[in-house]
Amino acid sequence: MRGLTAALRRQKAPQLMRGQRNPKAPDIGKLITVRVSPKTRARIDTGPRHRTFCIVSNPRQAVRNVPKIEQIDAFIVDIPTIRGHVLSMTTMRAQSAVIVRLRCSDGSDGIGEGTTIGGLSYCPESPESIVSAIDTYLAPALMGQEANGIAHALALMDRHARGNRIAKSAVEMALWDALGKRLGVSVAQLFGGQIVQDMPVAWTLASGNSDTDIVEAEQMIALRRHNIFKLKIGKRAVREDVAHVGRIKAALGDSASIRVDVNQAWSLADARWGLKGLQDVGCELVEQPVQARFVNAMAELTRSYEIAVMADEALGGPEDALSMASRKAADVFAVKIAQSGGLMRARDVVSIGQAAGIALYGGTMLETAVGTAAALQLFSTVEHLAWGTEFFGPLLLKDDILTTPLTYRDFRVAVPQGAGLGITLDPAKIDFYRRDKARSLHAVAGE
Ligand SMILES: O=C(O)C[C@H]1C=CC(=O)O1
Ligand SMILES: [Mn+2]
Repeated sequence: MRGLTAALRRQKAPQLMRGQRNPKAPDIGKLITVRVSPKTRARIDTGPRHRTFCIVSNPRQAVRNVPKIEQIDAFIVDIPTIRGHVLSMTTMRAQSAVIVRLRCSDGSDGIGEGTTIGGLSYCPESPESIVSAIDTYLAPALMGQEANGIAHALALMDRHARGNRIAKSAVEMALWDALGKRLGVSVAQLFGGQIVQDMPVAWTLASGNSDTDIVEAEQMIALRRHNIFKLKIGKRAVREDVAHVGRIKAALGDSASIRVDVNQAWSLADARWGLKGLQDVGCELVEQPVQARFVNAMAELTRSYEIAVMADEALGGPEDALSMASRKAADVFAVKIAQSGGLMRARDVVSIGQAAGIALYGGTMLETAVGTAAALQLFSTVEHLAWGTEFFGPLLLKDDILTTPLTYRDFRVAVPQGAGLGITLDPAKIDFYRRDKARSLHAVAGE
């Protein structure tokens, strides 16, 4: 039918007319004969060369009202972090986020973000590969496509590029933002409507030093900003890591929930010792203790210890979620939009978790406020996040790129209100941090 519709649209003037017409919509009721191009006939059927149609709406009007994707720009912003963020595989001193700006033929626009951690050390996509995948493959595939057709856009992106989930997620996010703005509704509304106004937000202690982490945690509790802490471990020996977690838990007592993220650093043997030690010192949850592909090891750890086991890197979208759920390889899913391949697929991961009785947690790739706002929109439509969220990405950065920053208060983060993602980029900040504007990170950090 697409070929026929296109042929109809190309038709300049009707060749046959009959009957009365509405003077306000003179095309309606017209009979038109169109020549079906040989190319279209070859593609869709072998029917006659000419077809006659009765116009039921004004085709030129309808064509004008369907917004098309006209432009997609992707660029990197390098924003320094407030302190070194020590993970098992890298130490971050800046976050390199990919921002997408999408423009449609009706003048509407959308913003998206695709962000990873530590260059290529966290996962198979880097900031540079995300920009390259969008510029070279995804954007050209989407040019001229209907901007309302997000499922179709995702299918097209899948057809043109395997994997590259974060790149696809960034573009999909911008399409949701644009659609919400066009309709005057929030992205949460497009996903069924907001159930909660705000949600609990954890903070990651990852200075690399126990005393510094304790001071930082005490400040966060005093400010009423966070009382859930995720400790990054896996770089040191298991025994040292357990002692580090034990010191922090002993210092904070019951005023805080303590969890750890090993970021895949342990072998199964390490993990057995680690989980035993962690639960003995009062740690409540361990995230991705072993490599993502070791699903059997995750299943063994899940069934063998009281401490909750959370899957993070193991969850690259709905297929992984189904496999993890059916193999009982996690107590909790850390659901991330970018890692899932977009909002729709993250929602699928949520549904699979819910269906399997797996608890949920809103995860982050340490995005700027753009990706964080998208997560807030999506997760506000989920009734129960048993382990809360870690949507603190903007707070780890020295600067915010929105005109109005997100609100963190009383240990919670609020869902931004307004159409689309509910946010506005600050153009001066974007200009300042854009890598392709030739301002080097060192110059920024040295100021
Ligand atoms: O969870 C991860 O692996 C990545 C990220 C999320 C919070 C944080 O500190 O690091
Ligand atoms: Mn993690």
